[in-house]
Amino acid sequence: MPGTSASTPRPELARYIDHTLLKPDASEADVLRICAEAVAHNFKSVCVNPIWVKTVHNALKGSGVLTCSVIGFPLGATPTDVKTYEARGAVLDGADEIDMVINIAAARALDRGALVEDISAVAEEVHIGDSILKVIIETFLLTDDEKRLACEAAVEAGADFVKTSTGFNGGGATVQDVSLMRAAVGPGLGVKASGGIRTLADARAMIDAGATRIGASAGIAIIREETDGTAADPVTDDSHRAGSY
Ligand SMILES: O=C[C@H](O)COP(=O)(O)O
Repeated sequence: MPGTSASTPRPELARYIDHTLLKPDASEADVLRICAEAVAHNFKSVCVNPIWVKTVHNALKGSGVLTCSVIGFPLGATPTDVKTYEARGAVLDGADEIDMVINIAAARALDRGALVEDISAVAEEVHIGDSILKVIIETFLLTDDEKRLACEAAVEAGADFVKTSTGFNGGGATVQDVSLMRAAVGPGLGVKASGGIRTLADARAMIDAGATRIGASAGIAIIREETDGTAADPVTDDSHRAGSY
């Protein structure tokens, strides 16, 4: 169950983390390195662009770490049938989880019907097997009313999670947005906070606000801070910088 309940004990922090590498120029060696890191730290998943799904799926076999692919990324501005085709390919390549970007223009126009149509087509495709669908609403570009509408559309369309941000279109996750999204979807869906989460304090604040998953390219720094109290230097450590801000 991707949602949350007050009576459910929290898993260890590593099991919240989707270890993320979405840089367009990532190499196979980079991808294999984050797979090895994810296995070593028992992260929840490795999240990559679709061209790397097969590589990740093979590298993670038998580890208990899931394979996650972004779809319609990072703009969400491709037609629904293209997103559906892309999602089908990723699932066939071994993706357990699909993170799709919504039609952001439809959210801005408060067009609930178009949002539901776009998301439900991808959800149907993803749910043919056991994979799950996360819906990236790109909070930075939306008003609060638009964020709520996008969350409600995700619930209606049968998504499993709502997710704050791509990390590529401006600002990332905020505590306020995670709270708003948790309230909008209720306890039945997961909420993934992503974009700009760099420290242990960032991650804990998101979980306290209702996040059940953390998407971050700084997962190693976050876990290092949890285990030995060593915080990464935000000025000199740019290893996490997958997004464009
Ligand atoms: O989907 C996840 C984000 O792209 C991660 O963003 P980040 O590089 O700011 O952690």
